Amino acid sequence: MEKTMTFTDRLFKNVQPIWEKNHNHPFVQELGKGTLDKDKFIHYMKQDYVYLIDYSKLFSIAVTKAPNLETMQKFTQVLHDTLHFEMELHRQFAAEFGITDEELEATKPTPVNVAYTSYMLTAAHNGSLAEVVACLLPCAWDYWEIGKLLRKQYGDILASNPYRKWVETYDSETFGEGAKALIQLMDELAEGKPERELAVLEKHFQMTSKYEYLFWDMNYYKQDWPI
Ligand SMILES: Cc1ncc(C[n+]2csc(CCO)c2C)c(N)n1
Repeated sequence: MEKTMTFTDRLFKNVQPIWEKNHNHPFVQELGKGTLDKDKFIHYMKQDYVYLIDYSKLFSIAVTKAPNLETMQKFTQVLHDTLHFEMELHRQFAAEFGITDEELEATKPTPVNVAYTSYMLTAAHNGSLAEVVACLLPCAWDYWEIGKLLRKQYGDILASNPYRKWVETYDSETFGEGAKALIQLMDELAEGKPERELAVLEKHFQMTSKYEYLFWDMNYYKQDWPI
């Protein structure tokens, strides 16, 4: 018998046109090849650092909305991984470029960055736990997809890539496990929900996937406030 489609199968299928655009973005491709302009990467590291501070708050909101201890444990695990593992990568890269932790933390978020985190935080504060997960899932899932894709496309030249650690981090077991746990949780939370509510979850998933595109674009063109 054919396996029935899960909610995340549906999300994955429908988001393909957006994720393909993300994967083909010159920022992502040049990062994988190792040819990305250093200034663009620095812009990204700084913006992503402050993005992650706000993004981590989504996990904290999720803890308060969790229905049981096991779910609280899952969220505190990804919260810990983000603050101490993912952000450590940024701190290490920044140090290589002579940027201090304080400088990283003092970064002013660009319009796209503010819009992206505000969208998620508003939905998370006002919505259900399922809505929180729908917002944060593309970040975790698409980065994992990108890590795997870049390893596949450019794995043979990875040793000479100055951004090698980036690819290795997102392609890692830790991130794969984190993304899989969130995918499974999304399916559990969507179980039995009427189409009206599923459509709201899918809207969040698509919107944050589109913000991922805008985030790559903002960094590639080093967009910022006019003054
Ligand atoms: C703009 C932007 N989007 C996604 C990620 C990736 N990411 C954020 S938190 C996390 C761990 C969640 O399990 C991952 C993989 C990022 N760094 N920056």
